[in-house]
Amino acid sequence: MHPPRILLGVNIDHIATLRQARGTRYPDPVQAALLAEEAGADGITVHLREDRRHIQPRDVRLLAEVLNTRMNLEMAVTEEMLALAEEVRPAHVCLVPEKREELTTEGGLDVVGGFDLIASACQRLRAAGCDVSLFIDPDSAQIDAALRAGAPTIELHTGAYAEAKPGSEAAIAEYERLSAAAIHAVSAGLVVNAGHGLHYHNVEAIAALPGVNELNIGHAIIARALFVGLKDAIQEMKRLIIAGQEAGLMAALDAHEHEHEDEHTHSGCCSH
Ligand SMILES: CC(=O)[C@@H](O)[C@H](O)COP(=O)(O)O
Ligand SMILES: NCC(=O)COP(=O)(O)O
Repeated sequence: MHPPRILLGVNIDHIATLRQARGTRYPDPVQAALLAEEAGADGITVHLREDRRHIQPRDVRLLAEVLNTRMNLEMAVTEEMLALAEEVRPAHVCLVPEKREELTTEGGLDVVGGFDLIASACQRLRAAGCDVSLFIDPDSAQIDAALRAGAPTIELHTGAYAEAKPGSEAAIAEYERLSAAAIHAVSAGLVVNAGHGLHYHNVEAIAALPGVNELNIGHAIIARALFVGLKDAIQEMKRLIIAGQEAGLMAALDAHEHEHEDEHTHSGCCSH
């Protein structure tokens, strides 16, 4: 049976970045979200940062009213953010680490170190009806802690892979970490999403990882949309994701067949 196709969550933070740069009312991320849905986005991701550098609480509240798909609200584990999520009740909340001075999210959430706080946040968010995901590095201790904390979903931070020079030892090692983490998490019963720094040249490999449910992509899509429009930028990304998923499935099938051939050879089942 063919597994469900990988979903695409479009992150619209960077539409809001442009708006905030001038303090204007345009471009409106809410308008972008509706266009993204029309283009085939399976969900809309927004990161409400504590410093409000792009998305504003008004955007989150309006999106909750108008989205036809579902909102994935990325936020830090703070009382202020938890109270907002409890008020708005987005379909998904992804807990992320946050530093004021960072250019973008650096590293995953330390679920092991902040276990009590994170477990209690998961409990509150689930009581509010949100699916909770934890944005973590591809690390088995963090995955096991996410499971114990009561998060049904994780999002693997692909930033280190995206930043490594393509084909380099670092990129290969990081890809292997992501692959092992995806296998570990899926076999533990977690839903596995991935994202950060994904673009048109690296997304196929990430979509080929075993068992991925959804990819969240923002910066590359919004940047490409400047030249080709949001609809084409999203549809191009979706085509690459499908191609990557198909390639991953073919590779898994090949590996499975080889395993069987080896078993038959070693058991001597086919020798006469
Ligand atoms: C958590 C994550 O990976 C994204 O939300 C990313 O942080 C995009 O937003 P920024 O550009 O604010 O980092
Ligand atoms: N969680 C990752 C995300 O939402 C998008 O990150 P990016 O594509 O803007 O780097």
